[in-house]
Amino acid sequence: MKKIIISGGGTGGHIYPAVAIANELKAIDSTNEILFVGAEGKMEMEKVPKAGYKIIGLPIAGINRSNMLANLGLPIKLIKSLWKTYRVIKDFKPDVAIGVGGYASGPTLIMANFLGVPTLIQEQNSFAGVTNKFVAKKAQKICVAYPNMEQFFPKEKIVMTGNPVRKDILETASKREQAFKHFGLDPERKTLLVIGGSQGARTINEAIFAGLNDLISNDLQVIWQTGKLFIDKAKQAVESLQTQRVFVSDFIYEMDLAYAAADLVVSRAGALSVSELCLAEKPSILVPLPTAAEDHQTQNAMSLVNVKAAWLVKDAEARDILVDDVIKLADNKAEMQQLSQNIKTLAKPNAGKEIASEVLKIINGQ
Ligand SMILES: CC(=O)N[C@H]1[C@@H](OP(=O)(O)OP(=O)(O)OC[C@H]2O[C@@H](n3ccc(=O)[nH]c3=O)[C@H](O)[C@@H]2O)O[C@H](CO)[C@@H](O)[C@@H]1O
Repeated sequence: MKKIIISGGGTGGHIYPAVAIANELKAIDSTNEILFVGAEGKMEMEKVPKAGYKIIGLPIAGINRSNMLANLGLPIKLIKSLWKTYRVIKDFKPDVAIGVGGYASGPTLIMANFLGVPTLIQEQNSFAGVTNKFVAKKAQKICVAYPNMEQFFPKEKIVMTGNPVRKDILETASKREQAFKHFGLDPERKTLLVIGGSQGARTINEAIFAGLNDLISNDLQVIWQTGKLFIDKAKQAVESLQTQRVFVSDFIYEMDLAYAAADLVVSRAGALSVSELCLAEKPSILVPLPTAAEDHQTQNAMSLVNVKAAWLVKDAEARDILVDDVIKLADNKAEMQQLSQNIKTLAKPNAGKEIASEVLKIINGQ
């Protein structure tokens, strides 16, 4: 039995790789004990317990770049968080601490280093996050998903594993029937899945909102994930069309079923969404979030587009052309097959297992 802390979060793109690593460590030995450390009030405090793990919240927050005065309380929050992680590590006595990026992994990994607990970092993106860069110097291993990460991290610590994806998403092909039942949709009709990352995407939502009628009149049905801010408007649109052909939800917990039902996908280009689309082998139109740090979502998307494994629609053009492109792609069977074939070559189904094995090597002093 080993004891492992996994820390970080803030968005689904940090939380779900963390859950995938936890699941792998449990699959290797069900007596392994996993404790998550997140940030109070953040998404992980709700999603991690739903995935079956215990989580402790730190009173930490990020730097507010638009209102510097709001940062006055930060040093106190950091000190309180460090003190809390000190207590957590002393009580739980982990063999290793894993950081997946996001506010909470900073104090947790700093304290782990201070108390002599070895650490591993998992970086999801082609551009390293601030927290991960900071805690990388003392980490034993850094598991990455993109090439050329030596520009951010010490070369000798980097292991190229890909992003760990939850097990249920690794196998979707056999779940089609169950998926259509779950979403109340017609298994005979072409299905578009619209996902805006873990928080929903405004531009994608507005484009779908304006084009919903066109999609339906072109014989498509839609699974539409909106995020919390757009759900009421989306529900009203669906009601006013009086259609049974749209399933709408602010968040989808059963992403395996959503991928299983989908013939094609519209998505942001967050790192985990991209990794999952590769595994699910879905023809996709990506709309990268242009304000992501260093425009990393465009880089994520281009790694697919460059090998003809996905289409890209720029955020600024999405309101005008996204729905037309969806209809065009849905009508082009040969292109859908080609995209599906190309995207699957980029999948990394063993990432979770490889990261879990790196974790165990660290614990065993290898
Ligand atoms: C706005 C922002 O900062 N986005 C970043 C965030 O994206 P974001 O949190 O949107 O993350 P990703 O697109 O990488 O992953 C989303 C994750 O949430 C899951 N999911 C999503 C919607 C849903 O209804 N249900 C569900 O379970 C997906 O299956 C996936 O596992 O983290 C990513 C990984 O660090 C980055 O690449 C993104 O740039």
